[in-house]
Amino acid sequence: MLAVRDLAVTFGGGLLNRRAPFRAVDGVSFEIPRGTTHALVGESGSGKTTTARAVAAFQAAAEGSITLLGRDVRTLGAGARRELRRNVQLVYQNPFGSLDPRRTVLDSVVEPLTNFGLEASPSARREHAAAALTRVSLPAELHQRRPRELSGGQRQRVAIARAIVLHPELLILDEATSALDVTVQASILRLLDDLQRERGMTYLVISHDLAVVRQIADTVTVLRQGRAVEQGATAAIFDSPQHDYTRDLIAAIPGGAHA
Ligand SMILES: Nc1ncnc2c1ncn2[C@@H]1O[C@H](COP(=O)(O)OP(=O)(O)OP(=O)(O)O)[C@@H](O)[C@H]1O
Repeated sequence: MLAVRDLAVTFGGGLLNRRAPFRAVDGVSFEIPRGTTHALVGESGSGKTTTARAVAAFQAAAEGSITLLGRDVRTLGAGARRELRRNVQLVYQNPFGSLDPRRTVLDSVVEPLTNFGLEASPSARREHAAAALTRVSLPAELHQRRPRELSGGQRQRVAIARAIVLHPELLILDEATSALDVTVQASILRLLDDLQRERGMTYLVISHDLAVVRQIADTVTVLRQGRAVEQGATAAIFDSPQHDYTRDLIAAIPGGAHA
């Protein structure tokens, strides 16, 4: 589904800047088979979000290749890039950033369908959007509310509905459950697991919460200062970490690695 090879992303540098560019991502490679979940973990500033933004083509890569469904996202033409925009959806920690405070949540889910010219009529778009909201278990009586009238967990359900209404192949979840308390977090993780089974979606998860990663990821890449220090199957990484840095990350999980 996704293959990232020797990815490098740099910031700064250039003709007017005497300093060498800063390599925020420095030679990272990983693959995600369709229908599976890969997690990027590492301390703050290790390059997780920058890697994900490069995969979604929101961030230019300096080196390497990013192959999504057999095509390099770095060299796509305008039409294929638009299809990539539909096919790769992001869900962030704070859904306030993506939800318009003046719109009802139903209208917020209609919007991407309108933007991508999907569905023949406004009423078909509303129906499709309502079905997506129902799928994420947002009760119908909340569809006409504004984001501020919902709880954090309900808002995150709306953000997920906005993403899945476009039927993406790849969902990037950037600290998507980090702001939620544990019971709400657990119900969102269950929803994501159900959606993955139903639709065969592929997930790229960014999380500093290794308890969440252990629960949902099939494979993990551990990033440190833009480099992959360790990667492999989740159970292997957690049960026998090879690198001190990984051991320290695991040791920092509240309640221990088996929480
Ligand atoms: N637009 C930018 N311009 C300059 N430097 C940047 C930019 N975006 C990120 N960086 C730097 O790149 C490095 C990696 O940042 P990134 O956001 O990818 O880390 P992260 O692992 O996602 O961290 P966090 O967990 O705090 O979100 C950091 O040193 C950051 O300061």
